[in-house]
Amino acid sequence: MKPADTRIYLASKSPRRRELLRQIGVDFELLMLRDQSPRGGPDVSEEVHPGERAGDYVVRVTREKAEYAAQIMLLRRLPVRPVLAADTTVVIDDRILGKPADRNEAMDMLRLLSGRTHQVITSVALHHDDQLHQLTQVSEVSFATLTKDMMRAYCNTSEPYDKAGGYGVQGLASVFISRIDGSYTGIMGLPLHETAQLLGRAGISVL
Ligand SMILES: Cc1cn([C@H]2C[C@H](O)[C@@H](COP(=O)(O)OP(=O)(O)OP(=O)(O)O)O2)c(=O)[nH]c1=O
Repeated sequence: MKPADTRIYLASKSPRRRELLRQIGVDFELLMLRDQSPRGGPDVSEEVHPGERAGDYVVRVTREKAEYAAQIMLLRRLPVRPVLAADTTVVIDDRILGKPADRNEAMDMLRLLSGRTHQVITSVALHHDDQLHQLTQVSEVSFATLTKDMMRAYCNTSEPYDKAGGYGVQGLASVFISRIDGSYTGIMGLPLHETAQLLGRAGISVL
C-alpha cells in the first residue's frame, strides 16, 4: 500500500515525460511554467552559456527548471509537493543539438548523426523539502548510415521538430538506431531508474 499523499508536480510540457512517469504509476499533476508565471514571463531560458560544456549545461538547465517550478508552486500558493523536472540534450563533436527550428535544420542534424555515435544526456531533478536532488544519465546512441531519401522522408513527418537532436528514439527513428549503450527511457527524456531513485529520497516508493 502506498502512503496517502504521494502526489508530485511534474514541471514539464513534454508529453514523453508524462507518458514515462505514468508507466511507473507515479501520481502527478502538471506544473506548467510557460506563460503562467506570476508576471506572465517566459520559463527557464535554454540558452547555452559561452564555453559551457554539454554535461554542465544539462545539469544547470535542469536545476533551474526544478528551482523555478518550486518557486512557482509557492507563489501560486499551491499545495507543497515534490517537484520533478528534466532536460535532455543531444551531443556530437562537443556540439549541443537542440530542437530543430525548421526542415533545413532537421536535415542538417540527421546528416551530422548519420553513420556515427552520439551522446544523449538527460538530467533529472527533484525539489523536495527545500533541497534539490539531481541525477544525470548519459547514453551512447549509434546511427546507421542514412540515405538522403530516408532523411527526407523522416523530415516530412512531424517527428523531428519538438525533439532534441531532431529525432525520437520511440518513433520512426528507431529504424536508424543500430546500437544503444545506456538508458532507453533516458534518451526518451526521463530516465526511470534515476527518477525512481530520486523519488525514493522523497519517501515515494514506486514498487
Ligand atoms: C533524443 C530524444 C529526445 N526526445 C525529446 C525529449 C524532450 O521532450 C525533448 C528535449 O527537450 P527538453 O528541453 O529536454 O524538454 P522539453 O522542452 O520538450 O520539455 P520541458 O522542458 O517542458 O520538460 O526531446 C525524445 O522524445 N526522443 C528522443 O529520442
